[in-house]
Amino acid sequence: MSRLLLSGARIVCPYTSIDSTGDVLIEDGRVAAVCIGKSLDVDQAESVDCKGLVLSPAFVDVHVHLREPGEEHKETIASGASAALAGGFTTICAMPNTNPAIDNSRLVRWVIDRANGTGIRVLPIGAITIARQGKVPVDYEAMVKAGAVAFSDDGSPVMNSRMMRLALLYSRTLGVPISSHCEDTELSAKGCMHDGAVSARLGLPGIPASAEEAMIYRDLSLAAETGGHIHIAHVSTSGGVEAIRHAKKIGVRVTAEATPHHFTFTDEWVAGWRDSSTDRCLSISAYDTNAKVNPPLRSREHVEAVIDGLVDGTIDAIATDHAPHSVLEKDCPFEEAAFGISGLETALPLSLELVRTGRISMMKMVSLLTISPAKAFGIDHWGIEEGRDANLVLFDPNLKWTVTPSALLSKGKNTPLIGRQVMGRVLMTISGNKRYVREELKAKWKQH
Ligand SMILES: NC(=O)N[C@@H](CC(=O)O)C(=O)O
Ligand SMILES: [Zn+2]
Ligand SMILES: [Zn+2]
Repeated sequence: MSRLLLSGARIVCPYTSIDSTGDVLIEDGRVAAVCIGKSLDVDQAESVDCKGLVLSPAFVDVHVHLREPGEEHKETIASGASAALAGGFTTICAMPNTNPAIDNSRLVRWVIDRANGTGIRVLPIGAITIARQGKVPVDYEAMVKAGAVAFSDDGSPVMNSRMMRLALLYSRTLGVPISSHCEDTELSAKGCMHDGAVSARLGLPGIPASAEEAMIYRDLSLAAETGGHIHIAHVSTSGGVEAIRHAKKIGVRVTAEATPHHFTFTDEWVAGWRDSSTDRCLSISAYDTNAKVNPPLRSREHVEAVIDGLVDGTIDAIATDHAPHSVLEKDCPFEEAAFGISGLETALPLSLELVRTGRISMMKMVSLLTISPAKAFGIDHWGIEEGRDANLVLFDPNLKWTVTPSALLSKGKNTPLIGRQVMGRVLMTISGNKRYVREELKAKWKQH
């Protein structure tokens, strides 16, 4: 029998409402005992001294781009799963904007099969329309039966409102959310960053906040009318947050997510290296294509509104929108670069910043990464409870590390954090019998 004793960790579990120091014993991939306030005495166990570390349920990410099938040079299901484990996630929802797009039940099953053996749960999101072209609806029912947990044409909006309305009618019948990439492409046009003072200064074409806000209003209206469940992906605007807040108040079935990059970085990051405490530019030698993302990084006022949305529950979840690209798509002029930030492995340090600045509690942060996204998508998920499968993450909230290409397991090294120091690191993720252990933790490991 394999026995692992995690002793003296701060256990933060929103499922059991526990936030106390204690010991957790794991036997053969299951939680055998949770002991709060006093220590467990067990023999023949490996043990880890977890003083100063936080132990929580492993994270859930409802918005991840794994590039398989079709763009395996950017990420595969296996490499994305490794990055997920390194970031503390054991459940991730895979977006369907692959090549081919996941637009039928056979492909849904293919993704599930491919993820077998990665040790984590990869839950496929199906496309809303065939080939994500916005014209022909998919067979929603067959895809849900095959295992699709939601539908989205993410990467592109569903510009045809009638098509979105139909998808929401199916959402109501089938009980799955429609995750919407809200962008009016007539408004975003050829824009490549947030439309505002910084885009004017840099001379880059802008994407106005209204491109997102107008689509959020439309989707909320369609959800209100149909009774379908709309999930607003990557909310980045103050108007969007306000609209969702109001819609929740009047009973619309809406959930929403925000990404770590949208609640952390402003559009100033496009200009190059910033001093994060002062927002001052350290180098303006070139625009940073790693800060190019859709929706774009917005101005301070929008960033603050997104944080307010997380604080008051308007935004249900933190989701990474992990969008790995290779250097081929990023080492080029800003206007030609692909949109996307690699996010699975830096979500924790950026989320912890909200705790450090006093905006949210540690419990709230863990909820935003676990119980809340799981609830929003109807995913079966659980906490640190005796008898349940071990599904845990152990992290050091104070460990500083530098984000370098080799520090990331994802094939996507495209993050504006490259070369920068962040605080907070996952030391171990456990998913049943699968264990990811970072080198730094091995010094605290004892064999009895
Ligand atoms: N977020 C991005 O900038 N890019 C995503 C698509 C998307 O989420 O819209 C991608 O697939 O690369
Ligand atoms: Zn999107
Ligand atoms: Zn996305």
